[in-house]
Amino acid sequence: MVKRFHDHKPKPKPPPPAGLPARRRACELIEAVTLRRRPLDEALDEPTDLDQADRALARKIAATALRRLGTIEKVLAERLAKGLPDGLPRLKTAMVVGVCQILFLDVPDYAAVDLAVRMVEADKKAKGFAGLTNAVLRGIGRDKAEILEGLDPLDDLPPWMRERWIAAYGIDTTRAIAAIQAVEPPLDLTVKADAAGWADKLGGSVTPTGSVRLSAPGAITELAGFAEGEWWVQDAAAAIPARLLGNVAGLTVADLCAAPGGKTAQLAAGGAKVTAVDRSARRLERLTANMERLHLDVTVLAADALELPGIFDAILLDAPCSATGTVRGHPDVMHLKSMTDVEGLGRQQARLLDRLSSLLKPGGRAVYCTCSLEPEEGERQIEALLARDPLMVLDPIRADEIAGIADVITPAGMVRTLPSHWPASDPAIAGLDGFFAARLIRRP
Ligand SMILES: C[S@@+](CC[C@H](N)C(=O)[O-])C[C@H]1O[C@@H](n2cnc3c(N)ncnc32)[C@H](O)[C@@H]1O
Repeated sequence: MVKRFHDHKPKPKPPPPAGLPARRRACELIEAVTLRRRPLDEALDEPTDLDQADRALARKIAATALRRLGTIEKVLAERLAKGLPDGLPRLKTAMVVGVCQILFLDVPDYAAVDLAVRMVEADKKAKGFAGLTNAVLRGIGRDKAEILEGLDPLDDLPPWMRERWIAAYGIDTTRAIAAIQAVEPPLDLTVKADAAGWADKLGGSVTPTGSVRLSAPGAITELAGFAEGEWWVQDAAAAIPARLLGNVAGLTVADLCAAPGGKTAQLAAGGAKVTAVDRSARRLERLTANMERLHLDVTVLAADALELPGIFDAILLDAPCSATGTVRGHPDVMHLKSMTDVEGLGRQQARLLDRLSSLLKPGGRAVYCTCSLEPEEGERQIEALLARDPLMVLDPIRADEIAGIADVITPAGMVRTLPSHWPASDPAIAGLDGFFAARLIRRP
């Protein structure tokens, strides 16, 4: 029989099994953070062919896996007596994604196992381990209840972080912090006015410090009030420092490390004449767009704060830091930062703090803050500044300035919020970021 031309046409490739593209993307996101040391948000911004639902699922799996990676690796290590061979990154990530879904997400075990095995089979070098992947993941599914019962959230923390936090806050508090970080945080908004009204409209609640808190809010840009510029996203803890400058109406205020502008917006909404300074022009583009949406008028300056001229009534210094207080919303921080970062950033913080006395008018106030849980980026920085700069004195913060929440005030009068400070029976609305803030006055 003569074969007709179309008989030779290659058959169209069958579509991948449902759910596989999202798992593959989750693996890529995890590898971007753990192998290429890229921030998760940056990797999430890359274009993909995935539809909205698959993108959301990939993000959820990757964020949960990064949040629980220490625990997942421990569970795997207990079942892989010989460990995994080197040089097969996808084998490990596929197993991590499988365990993450079996233990922490609402995915049927058979689907989690099947999709992980398919990802291993698709990797030329790893495919010989498909049987092992199947056996290990099925075993974890079988023993799930027992495994979940024996988990300790401390295992999620990288060893350097765990040791430092235990030294600073004790083991019980560190375990409580880790437990809060194990859960996706709620979304907090800072509103221009009428927090109770916006909480009502958006189906949320008002935190003791006046932020509006939403759980599972969906697409932020679709929420009422976003387009009108009535509010902006800002963790409840991050909203505390700008308020510590008190009534800023009519004052000239320099926001020295301003982008993307959460605190700039608070100061401008409070009537200050704000100069928003940041050395990153790219991040300032976001600040400018944010201020436009919020209809707030500020002077934007791309400059190194270390070289800024001028004298201001007040200063906000939200210094670059290790961001270890933001692990709840940014679990990649646990895998990207190290003790070396804390030390290097500490030197930058000290240099920026040294600028305060020359930029402030006599009697002027400054607030220094960081979203770090490391005392070296908080309390120790202020103690060292007070010891070396005779022009700067501490202006202790009182509990009544932050809704009477006395447990966030240190004996010296500085603010130290811990993610575990706002427990709630529903973990989806509990906690806040770890922040440090101190208020200083330049001697008259
Ligand atoms: C913690 S973020 C600021 C967050 C911002 N205050 C907010 O509330 O949205 C720190 C910022 O400091 C900026 N930065 C770091 N060193 C700086 C310097 N020497 N001068 C000016 N900006 C600096 C970084 O580019 C980064 O945008």
